Amino acid sequence: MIQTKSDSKVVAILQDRIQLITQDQGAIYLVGPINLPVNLNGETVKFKWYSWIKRDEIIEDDEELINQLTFDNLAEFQQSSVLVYGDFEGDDDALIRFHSICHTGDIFGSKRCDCGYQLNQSIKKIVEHGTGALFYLANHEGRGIGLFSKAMAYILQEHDYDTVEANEALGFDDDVRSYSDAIEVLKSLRHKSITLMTNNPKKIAALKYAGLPVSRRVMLWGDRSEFNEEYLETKVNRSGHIREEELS
Ligand SMILES: Nc1nc2c(ncn2[C@@H]2O[C@H](COP(=O)(O)OP(=O)(O)OP(=O)(O)O)[C@@H](O)[C@H]2O)c(=O)[nH]1
Repeated sequence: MIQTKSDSKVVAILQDRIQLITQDQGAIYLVGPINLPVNLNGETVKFKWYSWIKRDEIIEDDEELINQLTFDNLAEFQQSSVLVYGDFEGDDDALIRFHSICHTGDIFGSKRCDCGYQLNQSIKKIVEHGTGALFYLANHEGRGIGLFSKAMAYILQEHDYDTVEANEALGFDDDVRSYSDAIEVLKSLRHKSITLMTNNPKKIAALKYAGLPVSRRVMLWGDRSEFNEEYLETKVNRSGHIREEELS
């Protein structure tokens, strides 16, 4: 039994911004929208931001959910979020990016991959398009193997393993990411068609399989250099990514 401690004012403020998305087992708790002004290459752009957690149990009472937070140790785990731009519910077409977290590329600007470039470009393209969302998928590090394992995979890559071989040598599949929670969140925010920004056909397949109306895809290649050339080639040759020139 959880001890009640939130005062009614706190619950009243938060409850309109907490959405319960029930699933077969448990639920996703989506909090937002929250105003988020973002510095996009020197310009301030206003987004709406949401974050979510998933629990095995369904907690319908917002006060109980809030009271549980201090017991959850959430900082020890990863939480995903979504940055939304424009009239996301109403506009006919929305540009969507499902971006897998890359600590080295997104935060440090590592050139061993193209992730940092893709993150920045996708936010820019969403704003240019007028409506869209960037899903930042925080439990996807290293295509789902976690940061520590990715560090080991990087060491193996310094010894002639490619990205796929390195994952497999550590006992993982090449790609162990799941998009299902993000798909549920997207469904709760928008019903109309979407354009997906990706070079990965598996992402498109996952979204279509889940019943999302993906009308189009646009490519997101760039930042090729001597440091990531092999990584990008492996994506095409071993992981099934579509090469830049093959995309319309
Ligand atoms: N295991 C592993 N993961 C990596 C490596 N380099 C980058 N990543 C991770 O790869 C993920 C991005 O996946 P990618 O295969 O680059 O691209 P994608 O998301 O499948 O496809 P796009 O939508 O076209 O970007 C991020 O989670 C990165 O942390 C690596 O050498 N090994």
